[in-house]
Amino acid sequence: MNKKSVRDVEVTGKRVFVRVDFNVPLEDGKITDDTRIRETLPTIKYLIENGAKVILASHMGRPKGQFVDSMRLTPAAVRLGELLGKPVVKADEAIGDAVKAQIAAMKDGDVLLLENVRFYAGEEKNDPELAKEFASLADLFVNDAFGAAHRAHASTAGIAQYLPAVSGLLMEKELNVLGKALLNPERPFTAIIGGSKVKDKIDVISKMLEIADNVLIGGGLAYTFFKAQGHEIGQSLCDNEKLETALGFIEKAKQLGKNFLLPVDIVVSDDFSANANTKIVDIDGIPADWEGIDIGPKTRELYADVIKNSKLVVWNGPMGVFEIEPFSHGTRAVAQACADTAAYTVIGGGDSAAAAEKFHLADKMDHISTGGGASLEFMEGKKLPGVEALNDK
Ligand SMILES: Nc1ncnc2c1ncn2[C@@H]1O[C@H](COP(=O)(O)OP(=O)(O)O)[C@@H](O)[C@H]1O
Ligand SMILES: O=C(OP(=O)(O)O)[C@H](O)COP(=O)(O)O
Repeated sequence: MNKKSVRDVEVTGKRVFVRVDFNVPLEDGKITDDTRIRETLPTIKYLIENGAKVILASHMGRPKGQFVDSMRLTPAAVRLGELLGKPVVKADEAIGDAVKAQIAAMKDGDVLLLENVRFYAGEEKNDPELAKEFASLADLFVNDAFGAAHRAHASTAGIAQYLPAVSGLLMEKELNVLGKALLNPERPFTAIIGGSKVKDKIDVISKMLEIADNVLIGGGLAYTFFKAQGHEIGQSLCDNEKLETALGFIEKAKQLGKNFLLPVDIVVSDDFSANANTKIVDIDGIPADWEGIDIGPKTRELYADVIKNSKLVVWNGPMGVFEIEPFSHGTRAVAQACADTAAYTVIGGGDSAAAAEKFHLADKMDHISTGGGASLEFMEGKKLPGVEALNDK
């Protein structure tokens, strides 16, 4: 990475504004997955051990510029305190005199978590005034929020105009792992792309056709390809505006000599619920009033085989509606194959990471990204504003 990291600058005695992504899932005010908090511990501990005053900032949810009690960062502060084994003071705001007074009272090694930065309308607008307010709290900006690096917001990008700006250790790890995988991949390199919407995955499919050897398609996006090929897809998900694009990908794969695989059999169901009737059909056997909901057993085997014979696997998006148990077998099989293969496995955040967790296979993967949208944009080859804003080495 050509950006400076927190290790490249002096931090002792400094007030350090650290942008993290503590946008963790909550149920009834309880954190159900604290991965994003745990993954920032190396940066926070590094700063504590080196005598910095650690001022953490994050967003939570999409409060749209309003103070929303259910999106306060209090549960994250409590959890971080438990993980660090030391008190984490939680501010009620992210800017203003009260926050300044709390910072003035900090000793070296203390940790303060500011309130949700999206409670301020200027955050998502990347308002320079808000960015200046954030900058006025600190001497140094550290961006460790890889999950929000694709957002050009006041606390992820704008603030870097007004302070020395470096990456945190999680940001550095994510960029190094994903960058190395994509720029100099070990081969055979297999990309697995699932999820629901073709439109959201066009750029990544296109990019993967260029750089991967095998591209495996699953999930709801497969049906747009089937329809484009003239198959009956019943009630399955389809993006009718992307039929030409889908055919174009099949053609592009042929021209580039890439192994582009679509499911050969699928699980169809007559209802979107756990009690639905299901059956397994070949792709030309979808009944008009049923919908495709998961990849079938032959496809699971075929995909597992390709994964087994790869050296690098990058996976983004579930193979079926894995949230509902009877439709989770395809996603489970791919997760299991990723766990078993000797290949280096990278999970591109979001739902695929949730699936790996759900099947208790997360610790068998080589890298699970903390960013869903961010890792997708990175894999598409887009520049991430939260990274671009940092100081070059
Ligand atoms: N065959 C399918 N039909 C409908 N939804 C599906 C199907 N396969 C997967 N999904 C859904 O796709 C969602 C995940 O999509 P995701 O990877 O987050 O990205 P996107 O929706 O942008 O493609 C999951 O909630 C899953 O239930
Ligand atoms: O959870 C996040 O996105 P992700 O689910 O795509 O990883 C990030 O915290 C970014 O949040 P946002 O999509 O509201 O900007």
